[in-house]
Amino acid sequence: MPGEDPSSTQLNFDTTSFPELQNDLYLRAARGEKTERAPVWCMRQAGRYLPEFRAIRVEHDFFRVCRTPALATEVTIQPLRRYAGLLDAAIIFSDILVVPQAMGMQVEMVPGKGPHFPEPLRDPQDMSRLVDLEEGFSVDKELDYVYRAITNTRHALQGQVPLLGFAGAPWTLMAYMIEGGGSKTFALAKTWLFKHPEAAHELLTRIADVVAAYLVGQIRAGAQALQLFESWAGELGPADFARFSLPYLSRIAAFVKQQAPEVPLTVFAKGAHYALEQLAVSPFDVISLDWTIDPRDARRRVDEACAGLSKKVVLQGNLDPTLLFGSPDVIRSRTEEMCRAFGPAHIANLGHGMMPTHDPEHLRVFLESVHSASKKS
Ligand SMILES: Cc1c2[nH]c(c1CCC(=O)O)Cc1[nH]c(c(CCC(=O)O)c1C)Cc1[nH]c(c(CCC(=O)O)c1C)Cc1[nH]c(c(C)c1CCC(=O)O)C2
Repeated sequence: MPGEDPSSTQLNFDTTSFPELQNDLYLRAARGEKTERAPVWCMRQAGRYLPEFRAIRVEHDFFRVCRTPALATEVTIQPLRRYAGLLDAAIIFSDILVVPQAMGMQVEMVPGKGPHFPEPLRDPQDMSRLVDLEEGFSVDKELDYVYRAITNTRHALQGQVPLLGFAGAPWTLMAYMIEGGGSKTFALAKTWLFKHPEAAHELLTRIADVVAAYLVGQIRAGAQALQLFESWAGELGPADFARFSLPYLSRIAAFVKQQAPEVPLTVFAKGAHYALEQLAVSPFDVISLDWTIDPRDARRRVDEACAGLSKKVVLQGNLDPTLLFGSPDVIRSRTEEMCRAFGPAHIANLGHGMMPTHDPEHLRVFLESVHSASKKS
């Protein structure tokens, strides 16, 4: 019903039929089709920069919101309501750290500090604390609450825009599980890579298998496209990215593609511009870029890497999120410049997530600029 508050509808976990999609711009672009304008959405578009999100967080713990389908749905839809007609995708409200939780680790979200693991993995023997896929651990059972949030959100969206699912990539999750939180040097996680490489590969494989099953479960629940976040890719150099990240990204993407070839897959390997060519020929459809790479260079490099293949890689990104601290005029001109530099086969986004101190009205300027920039070109 137009104008109706979508979150006020009753919970609905029926995965057999969903409302018809009205805006498929994102899906067409992600599949490499020519579109009338670049679709736009933002990483962390649901988050603390929105007063309506903070109002929910005053009442509910972060992971409580993730685990309660009505709340996850409400928070996912908040930015769509505020920026009516301007966003071309919704991303399910959750976190990459629900996977370590499902594998048996405790994770808390400490206000003002971020994620905290009270008992991180300190040495390879600690892997015995993780639950094992082979010993009856069921990804689908542990993460059913995310699936329910996805299904319910698909209904509540009423087909306005597609719903994206996501997961963290193995190296990024491993880094959190060992460091116990964010880190400046990643010394503990990298110690595993270089002192205990076999254990590191075992852990990465275990995480990859859970993530692959989890992503397929998200598709079954109603996710229409998926993004894998390798947020700490840039902490690895090219050789170690090729050893410890890329094989696991590819393993996950190949598994998901085998199960659901029609669902677009995006990889965001933050800081890994050195690996663009390898990512271009991997099974991903879309490469999400941070702001440290020039869009024209990226386009040329992925096209060269794919020459002779039947593949056309779509690029997503990549405005520096701190540009939203600039004036509306600056946001406008830099966004238009970015859209021109990418050309077609582009999904507009920021180069990383929204920040709690961003002004919501400045995000509106960004979204409107993408709409008008594409009309001009
Ligand atoms: C590394 C990472 C995490 N989580 C995520 C990543 C990968 C993307 C990236 O590189 O930023 C992914 C994520 N986290 C969240 C989403 C929701 C969907 C969306 O993009 O709108 C997504 C896609 C919500 C969230 N996840 C988190 C928040 C804020 C916490 C709160 O509400 O208290 C939100 C809205 C918490 C979180 N979760 C994580 C961190 C580092 C933090 C703390 C950040 C901070 O304090 O600003 C781990």
